[in-house]
Amino acid sequence: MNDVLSRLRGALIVSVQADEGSPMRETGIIAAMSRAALLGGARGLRLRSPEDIRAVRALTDVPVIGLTKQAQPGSPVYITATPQEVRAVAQAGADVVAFDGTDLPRPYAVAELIAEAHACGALAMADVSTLAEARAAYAAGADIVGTTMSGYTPHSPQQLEPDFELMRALAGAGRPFIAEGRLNTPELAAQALASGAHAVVVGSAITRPDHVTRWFSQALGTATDPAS
Ligand SMILES: CC(=O)N[C@H](C=O)[C@@H](O)[C@H](O)[C@H](O)COP(=O)(O)O
Repeated sequence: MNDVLSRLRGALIVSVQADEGSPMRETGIIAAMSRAALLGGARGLRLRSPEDIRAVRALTDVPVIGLTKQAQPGSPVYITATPQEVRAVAQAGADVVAFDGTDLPRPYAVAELIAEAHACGALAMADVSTLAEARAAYAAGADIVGTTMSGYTPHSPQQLEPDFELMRALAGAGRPFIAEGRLNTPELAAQALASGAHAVVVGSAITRPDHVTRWFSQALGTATDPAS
């Protein structure tokens, strides 16, 4: 197994991203949250945008999974959808380039994105939503797949919980995978590892305070409309 993937075996990877419009969407804040995640025991980071990757790369040697999020004309795919974006992410210092590996209509084939990542000396991680997509990504040369997109394609289960069924199916089929998506408690993260995940990515529960606050305010019945 590749050295980067060996280092990630059993690891907590923290996804440090902020969405458009979030007050946290600033590279200095992303860098500070990344340092806090490392202090807490993260052994990998998942980062969005070449700028954020470059800033955090200068702070740490832990494996970095990088991606872009960019709307594509005529396609619902938005995670690192073009070879140009793959190259920009790899050149910024990501060890692994994550990209949309689903069956959704897309501007470039999965195999083209994988080839570009490899040409740049990076590993290729396909973010999938089904076992069939994972099989196709591996056949196209992906180094690892993530369960990232389950719940975000129309053909995958729409649920608030993590997709443990997909994790069990991947493990049963002998397909290594990184568990990602709605692993919002330490218990769920541990359950993902016990389900056979190579590593576990946690994002919102650690690095999106606006989301976490909303979970609480909704539970208390005090949530307000963010527009008001
Ligand atoms: C579907 C999609 O675009 N997921 C993105 C992928 O990078 C991120 O917005 C998520 O935060 C990440 O996958 C981690 O998941 P969670 O935040 O649920 O722990």
